[in-house]
Amino acid sequence: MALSQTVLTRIALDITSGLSHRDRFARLVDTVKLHLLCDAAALLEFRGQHFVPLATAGLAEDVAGRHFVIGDHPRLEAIARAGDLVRFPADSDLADPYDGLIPNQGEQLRVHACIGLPLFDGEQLIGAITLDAFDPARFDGLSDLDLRALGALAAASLKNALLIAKLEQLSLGSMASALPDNSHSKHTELLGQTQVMETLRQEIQAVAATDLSVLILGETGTGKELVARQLHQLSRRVNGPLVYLNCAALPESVAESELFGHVKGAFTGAINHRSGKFESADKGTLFLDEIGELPLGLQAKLLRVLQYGDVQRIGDDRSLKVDVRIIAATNRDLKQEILAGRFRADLYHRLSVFPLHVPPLRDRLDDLGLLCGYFLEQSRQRLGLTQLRLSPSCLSKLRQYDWPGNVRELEHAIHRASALARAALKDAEADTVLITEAQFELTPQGAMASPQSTQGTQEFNCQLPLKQALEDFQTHYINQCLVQEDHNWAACARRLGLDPGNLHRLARRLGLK
Ligand SMILES: Nc1ncnc2c1ncn2[C@@H]1O[C@H](COP(=O)(O)OP(=O)(O)OP(=O)(O)O)[C@@H](O)[C@H]1O
Repeated sequence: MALSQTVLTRIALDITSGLSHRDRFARLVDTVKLHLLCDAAALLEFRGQHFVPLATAGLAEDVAGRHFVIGDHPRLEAIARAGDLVRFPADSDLADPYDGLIPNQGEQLRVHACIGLPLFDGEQLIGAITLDAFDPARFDGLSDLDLRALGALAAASLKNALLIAKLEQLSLGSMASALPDNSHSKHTELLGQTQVMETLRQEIQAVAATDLSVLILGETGTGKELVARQLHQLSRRVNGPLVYLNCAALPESVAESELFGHVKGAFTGAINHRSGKFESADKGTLFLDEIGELPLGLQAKLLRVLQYGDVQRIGDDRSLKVDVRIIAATNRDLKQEILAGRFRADLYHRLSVFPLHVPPLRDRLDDLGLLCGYFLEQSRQRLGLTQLRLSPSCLSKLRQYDWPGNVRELEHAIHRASALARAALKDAEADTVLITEAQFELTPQGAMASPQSTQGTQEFNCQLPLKQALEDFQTHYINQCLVQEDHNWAACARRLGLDPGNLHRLARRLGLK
């Protein structure tokens, strides 16, 4: 089987016409899979030490979200280092990153045909195409020349897409082109290919380059903090600090000093001068998380800083000029809070010059597979496994759930199910794990019994170490309390008899924040 001129022309047309880069890439891999008779094909971008799928054909849905660290995937590492196409021997010992991820694969992907085409921009590796087929002889008739031609076409298209992305960022006046490589790091990347996430990304791009205050709205766990980080990274303040302050975690007595600082002797216990978050954020961004919980008295002081751009440390008559961009976030309905007299209308108007709405996960369920893949790959690394995947029915079960805790809840559900699936294996050495539906315990809202009604009577399936079981209970209990208190952390802390700061620390440790 040689690649006819018609096929190469078809591929060339696919990647030079079409609507978006994503469409073109999807068409490229579809065409390659069809004409080269592959069972799976993928186009990957090389970022730092990761290969990130841009388009796949014939692979499980969650592959789209998996960020493959090359050090963990010997075939990908071989492709990254080769400098030219790699034909893996059909009986190669090197584990295939897609093992278990090609639907209808049957048993392990041992003997099969596999080719990797590294894609270059000059000397620099920018991506790869991978081709897999169950029939070990499937690619024997493909000449190296044809494959290199395919690689060259794909590389030109990928190079073009990366360049356009860079130019778009530059034309928005942002500093994104100067971003360090970790701009794609897992902590800041906002994953999602649904239209609502595309729109959000465009809004982030549009506002990041301005110096406007931004109010990020969305339910708990939707990714508001990630949005704030992206705004900072895409702004001209990227080389300045990004300072985080959780307004709900601040006891009222120390909040003012945290924000504005104090001078020595300003109050009992003020034994030294101390700068506040505003000063620390000078020339950068101050992210005020859970702004809805900020006490009214401090709201007035915050407004003053926003109006005049200067801060006064407690106990100091002098004002200091600061150059700080404010990004605030809340999961509360601030208009309701204004009506209830808990939030100042003037501060709201000042902050909400550019509101960004982060959609709940239930409104973007088409991203579920991709997000699962992303968290599965993290769990796989953490547990030191060669392969970790979901049974075919899992995704449809996860789609039926409404995810009140949004992406954070999904992240925890995947990590927990992964640990359970690993623990359930008889063979302690096994490094291939399949997660089944039973390993997800998704509790519909309101369906969780109160502890009083179950005390001493509930039966447990004691598979987890006590520490993990205790943490799971704490997570569920706090989550329930949050739902009942309408996501008001301060009220939740009161109900649980905890100091708000302690509740926030516990929530962070449990990964609830
Ligand atoms: N689109 C996304 N892509 C990748 N990870 C995400 C995405 N959205 C959220 N996450 C992950 O989910 C978790 C919760 O996100 P984040 O803390 O940004 O939510 P939040 O809306 O600020 O929550 P809260 O209101 O409770 O503070 C984090 O681990 C974050 O990395």
